[in-house]
Amino acid sequence: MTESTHTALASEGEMTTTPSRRGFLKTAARAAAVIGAPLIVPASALGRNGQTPPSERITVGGLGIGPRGRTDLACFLSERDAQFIAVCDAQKSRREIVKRTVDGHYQNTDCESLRHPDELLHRDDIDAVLIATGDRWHTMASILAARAGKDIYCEKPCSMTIEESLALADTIQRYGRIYQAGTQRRTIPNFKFAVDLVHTGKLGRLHTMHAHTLSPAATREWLPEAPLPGKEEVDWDLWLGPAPWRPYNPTYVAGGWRDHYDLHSGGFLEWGAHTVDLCQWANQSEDTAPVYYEPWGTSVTATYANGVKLQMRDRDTGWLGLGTCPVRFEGDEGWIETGDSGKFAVYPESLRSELAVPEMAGTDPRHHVRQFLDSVRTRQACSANEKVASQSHIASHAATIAWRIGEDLRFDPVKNEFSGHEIANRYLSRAVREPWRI
Ligand SMILES: NC(=O)C1=CN([C@@H]2O[C@H](COP(=O)(O)OP(=O)(O)OC[C@H]3O[C@@H](n4cnc5c(N)ncnc54)[C@H](OP(=O)(O)O)[C@@H]3O)[C@@H](O)[C@H]2O)C=CC1
Ligand SMILES: O=C1CO[C@H](CO)[C@@H](O)[C@@H]1O
Repeated sequence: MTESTHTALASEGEMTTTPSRRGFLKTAARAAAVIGAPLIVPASALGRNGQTPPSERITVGGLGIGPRGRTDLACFLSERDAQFIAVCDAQKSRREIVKRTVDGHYQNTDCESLRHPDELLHRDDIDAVLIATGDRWHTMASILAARAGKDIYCEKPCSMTIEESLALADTIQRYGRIYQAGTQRRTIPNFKFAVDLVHTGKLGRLHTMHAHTLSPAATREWLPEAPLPGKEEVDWDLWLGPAPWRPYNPTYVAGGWRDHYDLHSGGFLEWGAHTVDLCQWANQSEDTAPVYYEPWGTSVTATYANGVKLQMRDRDTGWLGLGTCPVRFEGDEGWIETGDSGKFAVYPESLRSELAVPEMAGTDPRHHVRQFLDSVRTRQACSANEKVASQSHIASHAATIAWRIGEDLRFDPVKNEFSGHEIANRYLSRAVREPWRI
């Protein structure tokens, strides 16, 4: 329910306290009867014609909806028990695109367009938020949303540091929120199937896993200062958010923030958020992280306490060309490799008879979004919940730090720090710019 609706009803003397959104239709009908106005409630509003009545829909607001966010948004719009009602973005052009899309979809003008996250999070008629900003904002926005009582679907990578990963999981749990990381390969059939093969013992004892990661460098040169647009056009200070301040350049806000250290969590997180996460799942080590990290080239070999190796491997290291974000699991009786092409390579070939899914390409997050909405209703944790996402991000961050320092490092996954390495431990966190705090 919007502020204006609330005020209008309150002024009729109908309410002294804020009603629940689910009670809105009933109250509105009574209000109409009092003032003698006809109230025509369409069949869709009452849940007929296979529609979910508005009072039962999960209301969603979007925060930072750019190209990726619009892919996620399309999934939310296609779910009839969700209603997208507001968009918040530091860039006016993006707010306008989203409002046009959403209003066009619902055939109304209701999608509210906002600049500051506080305005979105203060709306108590919003149940859940979709966060699809660039990396620098993911943890901060998730924490603010959790504190405001919202459930959260947040794009990957979920954090910029190990400290942020821990704070994220801690806050989501403390506030009892539902959280789904945008690591949709967890709900895409070919990846699930590969993990299943490991879990059902079809590959024998798992000993080595491979996760495709990108180069962790993030050393792109900073761009020259350009004239700052008006705050309504691009709120640069807000766009930077918790990241260190620097002069504006329009390339950053058009997606060119990637590979700039302060704004990007780096190539191990870029794909590792998906691929390392799948390995953590396959190894049934979702509640921990590898204990030893050995950098080589732009790759890292990590070892778990159970002895299983995780190779975080860059391109040109022998991948079979099965599409982006491939993973490979090797046991003492067989192996499987799969990627975004949906295709599998397996050994022995007889394991193909186990293939329960068609070899279909795609990275569509629709199952992932559906699972999130179901979890919002049931309050059962999502598959990419805050705990598993936090741990897989810790693994990728620890690997990034080992690569950056260029030394083999031992990590304590209970204390969440490197053992006996002061310099490595300085990379556990980054400074957060005022007024933002985690
Ligand atoms: N779950 C998933 O599978 C995915 C998750 N994400 C995550 O979503 C978040 C938001 O991503 P996204 O909406 O893409 O980000 P942005 O809103 O910053 O927009 C990206 C835009 O920037 C352009 N761009 C990309 N790289 C550069 C560059 N180096 N220089 C200049 N322009 C560039 C892209 O153009 P062009 O398309 O032409 O390259 C695209 O139009 C990110 O944190 C990302 O990690 C993103 C994609 C998939
Ligand atoms: O998350 C991601 C994985 O998929 C894409 C590649 O196919 C990446 O660009 C993206 O950032």
